[in-house]
Amino acid sequence: MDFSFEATLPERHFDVAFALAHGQTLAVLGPNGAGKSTLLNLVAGLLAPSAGRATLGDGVLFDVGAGRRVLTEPRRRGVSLLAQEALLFPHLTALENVAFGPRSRGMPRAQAHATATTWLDRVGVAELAQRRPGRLSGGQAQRVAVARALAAEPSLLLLDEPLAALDVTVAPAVRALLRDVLAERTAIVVTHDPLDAFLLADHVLVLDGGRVVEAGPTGDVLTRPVTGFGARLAGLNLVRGRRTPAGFEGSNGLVVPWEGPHLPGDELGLAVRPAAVAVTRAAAGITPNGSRGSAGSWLDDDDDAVSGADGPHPIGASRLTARVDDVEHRGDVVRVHAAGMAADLAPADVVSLGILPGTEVVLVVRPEDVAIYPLPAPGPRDTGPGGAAVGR
Ligand SMILES: Nc1ncnc2c1ncn2[C@@H]1O[C@H](COP(=O)(O)OP(=O)(O)OP(=O)(O)O)[C@@H](O)[C@H]1O
Repeated sequence: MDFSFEATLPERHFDVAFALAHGQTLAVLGPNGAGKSTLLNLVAGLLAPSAGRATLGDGVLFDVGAGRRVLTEPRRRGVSLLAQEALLFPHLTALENVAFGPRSRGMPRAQAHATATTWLDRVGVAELAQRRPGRLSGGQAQRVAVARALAAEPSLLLLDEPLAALDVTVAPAVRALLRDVLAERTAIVVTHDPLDAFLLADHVLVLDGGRVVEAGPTGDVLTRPVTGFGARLAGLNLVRGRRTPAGFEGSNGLVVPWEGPHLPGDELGLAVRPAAVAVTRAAAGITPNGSRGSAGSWLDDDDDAVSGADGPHPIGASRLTARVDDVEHRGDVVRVHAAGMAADLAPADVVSLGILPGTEVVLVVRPEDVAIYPLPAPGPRDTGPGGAAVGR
């Protein structure tokens, strides 16, 4: 069923509107305090808006405004909420937990148990039907909770960080289950994890300070973010800039040839992966050792590299001299921050280049590795000049 939502709640600085077509899954992302739980609670009926209207198919969930105050009871909304913790009734078996919803809708006991058995089977825990929650692992309990949410046959399924409380070894299997369950189902998933957004949702809504700051198909938001937060989620550098006769000129000085359709003066964004930003040393003409798989491995590729005054660089690549702000270990790469951008290098390259905070380096990006696209004017909460590097 189609879902539409608009609501304000001034005491939480919340003012959000969006729509969701039947069968779509929307991921809601945003920093702490952005309003994600407020949104879910308004939809579920645990909170009332000061003003607004939400409809699910032909049904009205709430309609509050001048002279109007329709607030449909939570259990009559056709909405199920799957929380971070499974929150099963401890004194009931898994089967009874799942049968609880159908039973409370008036379904006869035998039929409710048959329905529950079907759902437990569907989520892969049929053999645990007679266990009480105290004897279920976290992953098993969450599967039972998924079955319970679905047994209520909701028109809209709400998921609040459904994988956050699970062990990393268990989360992938439950994620796969959710992916299966959410296909064709109208759902809203609150998550901190861009991977969940990518794997579970076809649309993304990014909230910040109770407002929508990014919205669109998941692929667009994660490849062409328009806010610093969106860029961090997507693991991309976002450089704000403008259209010039030559192409793109970033506010950090990065110039990239570009033949886009816009007039000079347009606000543009440039997105590039940290792994696609290469680093050379300016003064000494030092280049990375080019070990395969490390950032900058293409820099000394004979096919597309030439030697300039500052050392080898590929033809057509854009270069920006900058001082290193910070150097940070991230697993098997070292992230170098400079000029509002991040570059991921192999540790050996960082050592051979002698990169430390304060070192002058040249950042090199190839035009084929960047996406350049129109950007709305920065909002009050967005990044300042120079764009936003991906998260630390
Ligand atoms: N019970 C409450 N009473 C009053 N204000 C609240 C309450 N809960 C949250 N808020 C405020 O509402 C705003 C939105 O909070 P909300 O919990 O919806 O954010 P969130 O995006 O879910 O954050 P998190 O990721 O930390 O769960 C915040 O300013 C928060 O301080």
